[in-house]
Amino acid sequence: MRVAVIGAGALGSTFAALLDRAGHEVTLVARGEQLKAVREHGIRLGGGFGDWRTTRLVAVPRLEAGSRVDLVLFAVKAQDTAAALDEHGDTIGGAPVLVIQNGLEGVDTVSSALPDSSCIGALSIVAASYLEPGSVTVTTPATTYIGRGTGSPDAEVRKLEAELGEALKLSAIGNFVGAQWTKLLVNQLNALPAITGESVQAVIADRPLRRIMARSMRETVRTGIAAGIRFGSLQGLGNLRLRFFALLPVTLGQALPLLFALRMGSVPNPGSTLQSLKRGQRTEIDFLNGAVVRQARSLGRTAPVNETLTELVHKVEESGVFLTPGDVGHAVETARH
Ligand SMILES: NC(=O)C1=CN([C@@H]2O[C@H](COP(=O)(O)OP(=O)(O)OC[C@H]3O[C@@H](n4cnc5c(N)ncnc54)[C@H](OP(=O)(O)O)[C@@H]3O)[C@@H](O)[C@H]2O)C=CC1
Ligand SMILES: CC(C)(CO)C(=O)C(=O)O
Repeated sequence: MRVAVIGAGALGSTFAALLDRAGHEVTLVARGEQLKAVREHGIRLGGGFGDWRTTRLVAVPRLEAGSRVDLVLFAVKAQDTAAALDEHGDTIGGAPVLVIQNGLEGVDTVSSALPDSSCIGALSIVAASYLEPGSVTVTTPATTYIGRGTGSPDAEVRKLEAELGEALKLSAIGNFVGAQWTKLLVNQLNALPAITGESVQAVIADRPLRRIMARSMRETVRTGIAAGIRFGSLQGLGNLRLRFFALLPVTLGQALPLLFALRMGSVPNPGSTLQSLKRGQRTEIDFLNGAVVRQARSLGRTAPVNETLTELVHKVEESGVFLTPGDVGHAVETARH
């Protein structure tokens, strides 16, 4: 297949390298130091999906208009979606787009901007780190779930799974909209590493931080329930289990972050939000914990833990200084929302 990848960061570069390894014709849209490094040496993929240096992949600053590709992988962070669509939307030329993005809005935003393209969503459990140009490391090799809407996977989703499922470890799912909420819950893993500068595993090993994470997860599920969401199933975690989790006291609810840490394995995962900070960039937090806050408000409710975590990530974005677990605990306990 001829595949273009827009967004040459952690996941975009990982998928681009995996497609190159599987013999596909890949064009990577990159910029800055990443464009330079990939043009000189290709992408060096390391970690859980094995080692590979791309051989045929081509890096460009922009697709040529009319460069007819079979598929576009769109893998920018949510806060960069509008700008990336402005810059590259006209080069996509109606090709199908796989939108690889966390948060609740990615597929809808891209579909609205590209009415001639058929858009499918992707929720990835892969953890990938991109901390230096030209190189990406997979700290957790896992499945990426694809789908759209609230029904069963349609023929096009199934076809994509058949064509690229092996190379990218894709799995077609039903109730994608509900699964975006389940992923929003999983992404409660991101804020505390971004605030403290520690890996996801280190945060979960710290009991007070783990309890805060369990609270923000429970708040996310309770907000989803209030919004009438039927949570979609990811890695065996679906509607019934999450509704049960929402009823648990934090002492028992802590089992959920512990389960995530166990599945993530022992290679430290900074999470995608901390990686943005380490590269001196703004984060996606308004589309993760911030989305929970907005959803709660629209229902006349509050989500105070998510609100505090969102504020703390913004504080670190502005100051460049990570907080201690004690500071975080104090901020959560004294917040007035
Ligand atoms: N990393 C991970 O392990 C996981 C990430 N995700 C999700 O996947 C999505 C992508 O995340 P991730 O790969 O980590 O993000 P990264 O920040 O690593 O990569 C995004 C890339 O998009 C590029 N980009 C941004 N704007 C533009 C633009 N206008 N034109 C061209 N390129 C642009 C960035 O370039 P530049 O660096 O120059 O700004 C960067 O290379 C996010 O929604 C994230 O939450 C989901 C699961 C796991
Ligand atoms: C799956 C997980 C938590 C991997 O780190 C992720 O989605 C992210 O970092 O954004």
